[in-house]
Amino acid sequence: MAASMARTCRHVPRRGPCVLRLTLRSKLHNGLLLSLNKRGILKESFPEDAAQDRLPRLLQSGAQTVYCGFDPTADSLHVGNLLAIVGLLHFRSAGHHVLAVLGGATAQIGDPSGKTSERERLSAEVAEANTRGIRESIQRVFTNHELHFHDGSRKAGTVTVLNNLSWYKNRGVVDFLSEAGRHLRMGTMLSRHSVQSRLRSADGMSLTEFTYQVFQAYDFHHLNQIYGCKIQLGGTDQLGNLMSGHEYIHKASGDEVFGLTVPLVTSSAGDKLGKTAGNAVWLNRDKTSPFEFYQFFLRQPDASVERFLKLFTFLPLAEVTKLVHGKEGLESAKRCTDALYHSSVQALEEMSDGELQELFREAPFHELLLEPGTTVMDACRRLSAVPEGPRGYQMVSEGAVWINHRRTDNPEQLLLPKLHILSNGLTLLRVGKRNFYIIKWLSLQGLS
Ligand SMILES: N[C@@H](Cc1ccc(O)cc1)C(=O)O
Repeated sequence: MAASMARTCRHVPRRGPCVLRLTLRSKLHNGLLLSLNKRGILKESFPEDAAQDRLPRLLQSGAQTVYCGFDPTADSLHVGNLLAIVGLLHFRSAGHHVLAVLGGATAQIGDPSGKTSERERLSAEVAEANTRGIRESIQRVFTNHELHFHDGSRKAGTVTVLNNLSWYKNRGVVDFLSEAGRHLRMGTMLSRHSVQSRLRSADGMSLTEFTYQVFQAYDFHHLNQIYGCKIQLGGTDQLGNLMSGHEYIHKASGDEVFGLTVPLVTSSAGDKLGKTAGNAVWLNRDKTSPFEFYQFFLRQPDASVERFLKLFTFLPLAEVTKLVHGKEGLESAKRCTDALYHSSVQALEEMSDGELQELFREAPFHELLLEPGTTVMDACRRLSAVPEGPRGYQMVSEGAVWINHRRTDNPEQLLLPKLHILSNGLTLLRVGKRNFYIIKWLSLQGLS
């Protein structure tokens, strides 16, 4: 009977965990990575485990040099590229040096990452003209950031805009291949997602495109040698190229370098940002006027506002939250942070049903009738949180169950007010690492 009283009100799966999520709990609290992660600007790191300690340690050890490349395949960048630039700006504000590399050479090779077919060949002249357009907008964004957004409390790092044509144009092909080719293995290159997906397609892949990753890997090596650059930033489709750079440098000099990706920004409808109906939103004024650019952001649905403020502005997160959700919303966010990351029982106790549901979106919400003599085991069974029979009992005794952040390994333990049932009538039960259940207890009196 009791089990039938359990009512699952909501079960909303959360998006996949961000690879960098654990950084939040890592002992090495690196301000920059933590804040980029909280803003949603970082997606993955390579090597995967480096974000936990080696990368934060490197960033804390002194000013680093970080780079991101942009291929001039068009004469302007668009809003989709903006997040990588914003990422660079955050590094810069934190005192790190930034290299923006224009791919005057690589644009002529054509990056197959994320593309379903080979691009038309880009002549050297067009690549050069495009490079001019892109250089201008990148420089403008960096200058505007310095003038209007950098708070000045910390010395910003330097910004250098380079063109990779400068290190390829006088390089002989024999010389280049005999050096660079040796540091990359065919098996690894062939295994890249960008290569595999194209090899399976009807058109296959040209040798030119296949060699793209050699160039990007060499760029990283070159910047590592000349500028001591150890970090490369790129969109999610760049992960394979970042890994090739890591492999190259590891083989060539033994230095450890890192790759970080920024997410692909999508509208709330899931379209690539700024590409709706084929109308890209460009960063160059002659292609998209400031008015159109402004209107594009103004028209974004409410559901995207908070995400975009975090991604594209430098407002402190508390201000963004206050702007969107008011003072009460900010307080709620702080309570939720305490409850989740600081395991604060008091914060849990101060939460409303709604807040608890917001915080544990994955967790089913159950309303259960509180019967006298209910034990920990009864609660687990009524939620179907543990397997039936002796296995479930064993799981509880072995310590797999946590109630209100406290491990509860006695299955026969009676549920006690205050300890197990908070004064707001709620219980947060966790089984294993991440299976959360929220219980709202209904008392018999409450029902009558
Ligand atoms: N391949 C990158 C651009 C790039 C070019 C050269 C580099 O060294 C790095 C990145 C892209 O298409 O987005």
